[in-house]
Amino acid sequence: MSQQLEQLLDEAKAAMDLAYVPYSQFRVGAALLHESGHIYRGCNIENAAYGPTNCAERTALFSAIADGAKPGSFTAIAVIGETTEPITPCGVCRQVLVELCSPDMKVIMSNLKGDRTVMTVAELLPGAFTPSSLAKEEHS
Ligand SMILES: O=c1ccn([C@H]2C[C@H](O)[C@@H](CO)O2)c(=O)[nH]1
Ligand SMILES: [Zn+2]
Repeated sequence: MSQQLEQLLDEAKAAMDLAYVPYSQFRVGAALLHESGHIYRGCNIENAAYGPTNCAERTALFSAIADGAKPGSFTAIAVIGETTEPITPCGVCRQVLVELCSPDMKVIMSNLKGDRTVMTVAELLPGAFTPSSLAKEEHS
């Protein structure tokens, strides 16, 4: 794996330490690489009402957009958790990845043992409902 991707994994690991997880105690970190070289970190942020919990992946993506980064301007995202197999993004995060990242963007999934899996955004959510799905058919 390239040195840049190794650095991205290190950033994701650092983000993991900032997770707010009083309910699950399950820490997740993410690091999103912008085409400028800037890295946006994200951690999971839980809530007493459970439903409002934000995953690490979405925290990184929303932080980037809120900072002015444009959809489709990202090179890769690394995600890390204390899982047996490399952690894999939940369905909600996959949908958000499809919305804000290019289909061929790399998603690097990892765990604390150093296992890695790399897939593209499109591979993680085949047949996704996308912004173009909203285009209406012409009716006569
Ligand atoms: O890819 C994942 C999977 C789970 N979580 C979070 C949500 C919740 O806080 C905790 C347990 O599901 O882990 C993430 O942040 N990313
Ligand atoms: Zn998620």
